[in-house]
Amino acid sequence: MAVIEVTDLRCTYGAHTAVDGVDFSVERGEVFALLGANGAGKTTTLEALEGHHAPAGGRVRVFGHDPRAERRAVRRRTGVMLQDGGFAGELTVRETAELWARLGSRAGDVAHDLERLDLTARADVAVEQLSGGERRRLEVALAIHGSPDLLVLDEPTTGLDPESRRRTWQLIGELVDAGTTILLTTHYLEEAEALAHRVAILRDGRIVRAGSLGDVSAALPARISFRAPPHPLPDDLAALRTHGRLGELVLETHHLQRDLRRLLNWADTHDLTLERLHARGGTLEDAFLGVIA
Ligand SMILES: Nc1ncnc2c1ncn2[C@@H]1O[C@H](COP(=O)(O)OP(=O)(O)OP(=O)(O)O)[C@@H](O)[C@H]1O
Repeated sequence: MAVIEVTDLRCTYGAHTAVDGVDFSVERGEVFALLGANGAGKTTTLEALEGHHAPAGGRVRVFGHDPRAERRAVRRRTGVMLQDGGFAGELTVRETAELWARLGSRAGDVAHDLERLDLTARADVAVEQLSGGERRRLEVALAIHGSPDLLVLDEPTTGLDPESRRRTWQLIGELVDAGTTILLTTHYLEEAEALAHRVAILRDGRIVRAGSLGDVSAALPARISFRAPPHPLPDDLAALRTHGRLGELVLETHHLQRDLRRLLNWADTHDLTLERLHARGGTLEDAFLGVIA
């Protein structure tokens, strides 16, 4: 049985349809990333899974339960981190974590949670004095309390510096190794690439592309980029040109090996060194920009 099953989910705010017929499932031990531009419907989908939002239609099951009708059964096994955690600013980090732990039903070690998010040194600081990144880490620390079977993370690393982001990724990796299932949203495509087994890209409340990282970028062209050389390219290569940065040429091709060989042969004939030469297959970012634009 899948940990999460979402079938034809529809969510509305008054006359506005925020989620418009979404289907996906997440298996045990999987990391599944919901991607999409601002307002695509990611947070609303998570809220429906949490039981915070009553769907206008469709079916949501978490561990086989309806998250609204059987909220306790779902919450017991689910660690949640929602945007703007709604902390009381005057409580300290430790007090907040202890309060949260008492409100939940999972036993766990608050000090260990803070340690894992590198917040031990900030334990006695009032939450209102935390930086944006520290606050975000506190939200993650609360979500992982008591080792939930499912973690729902809404933009877990937004506002984190690169080092903290890497550490959070490492922590997520450790949790997955320990068998945790993770549903996350992110605006960082490299985060989805680093963590997710599967992704779904939402646009205007609908899934426009979904699958493994390989699946979503499989049909996309590869790119070859290099600093603009002093000689014009031959016609067959010039025909592959697409937009690049100033002073850079970018070629798009579905025949990477063939066209790269052509380019290198041409450079050899002109005794040219192609500076900043890069060749790569289609990426998640290409897929994302392709469906979002
Ligand atoms: N409480 C609300 N009342 C009215 N409309 C809302 C409410 N919350 C969200 N919406 C609208 O629903 C749509 C989906 O919003 P949602 O927050 O789910 O998007 P998102 O993909 O999470 O965006 P972001 O990346 O900006 O967090 C948007 O058009 C948003 O304006």
